[in-house]
Amino acid sequence: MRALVFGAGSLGSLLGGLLARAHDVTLVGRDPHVERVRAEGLRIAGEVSARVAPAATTTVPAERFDLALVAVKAFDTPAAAEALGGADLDAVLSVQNGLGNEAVLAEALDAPVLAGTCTYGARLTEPGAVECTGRGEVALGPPDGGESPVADRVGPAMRAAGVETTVAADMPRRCWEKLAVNAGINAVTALARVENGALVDGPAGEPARRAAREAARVARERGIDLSDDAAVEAVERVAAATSANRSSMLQDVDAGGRTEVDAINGAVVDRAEAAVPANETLTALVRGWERERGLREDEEG
Ligand SMILES: NC(=O)C1=CN([C@@H]2O[C@H](COP(=O)(O)OP(=O)(O)OC[C@H]3O[C@@H](n4cnc5c(N)ncnc54)[C@H](OP(=O)(O)O)[C@@H]3O)[C@@H](O)[C@H]2O)C=CC1
Ligand SMILES: CC(C)(CO)C(=O)C(=O)O
Repeated sequence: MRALVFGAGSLGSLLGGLLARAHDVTLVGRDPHVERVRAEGLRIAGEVSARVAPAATTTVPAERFDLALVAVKAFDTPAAAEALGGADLDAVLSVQNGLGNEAVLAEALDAPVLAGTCTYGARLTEPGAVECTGRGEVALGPPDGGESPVADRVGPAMRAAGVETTVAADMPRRCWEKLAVNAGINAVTALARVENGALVDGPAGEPARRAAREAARVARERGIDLSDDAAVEAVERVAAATSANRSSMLQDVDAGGRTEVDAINGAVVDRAEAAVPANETLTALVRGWERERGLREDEEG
């Protein structure tokens, strides 16, 4: 397989690096990471160790690829879609968090777009080096559910490179369950400045559970079978399993950077048929912080 990874940051470098063990991979990212990968290759450490030598570039080559794996933050998806228009792609897979990424990609690109959820953990430690902070899995399939020959081709190719991969016919439910987890954990931990484990039995746990229940209700309004109990259980399970983690949104806030709140809590608000007060409040607070920091122009904050 010829794979292009758009967004060679933490997750893109990990998945791209793992894929490079079996496939012809090109990473698209930023310097100095790209320069270092070109000069010295990519080191993977942590729960998986490998040394690989994928191609690396800062712009999308006008070439044919069997797969473009998209791993930019959700607010960069429109730019990714535009840049990927310069390549000839057989398939596109988003492994991003949040809702709406596949629709943005599908609108701009001719190739079939697959939805993905990813429970691997990754952290770029220095240019040319990525740490696997948690071995997980990628689940992928058509965004509206069901089966597709494209998913049946991409899944085994990823498994051949040792990436734990499930080809799933129920991606809408999986994406909404992941959304409920992120809606519950990310903004609450970012605003309270606590590690994920503080949600298990601390006072910040209740707003997290409320946000997850609201996400489950909105999922059901859209015909997706996700109960309140399943969403809350998923938040508690993930918060306990990642108790020492600083969520990605807390890390964004720590780094003074824009968050994915629009694609997470904001996506619940946008799709709700009735009030979702926990998600409305979390969205407004995080957007308020982003606006104060000059991180959003403010379309809708
Ligand atoms: N990290 C993780 O463990 C996990 C992450 N995810 C999800 O995966 C997605 C990516 O997360 P993560 O890897 O942590 O994010 P990162 O910010 O580490 O990686 C994204 C990378 O893409 C680069 N990028 C953005 N736009 C362009 C462009 N036009 N050209 C070249 N490079 C570009 C960014 O550079 P710059 O910052 O300079 O713009 C950055 O290096 C998110 O949706 C996240 O929620 C899901 C599961 C686990
Ligand atoms: C699962 C969780 C909450 C782990 O921290 C995550 O996906 C994130 O931080 O974005």
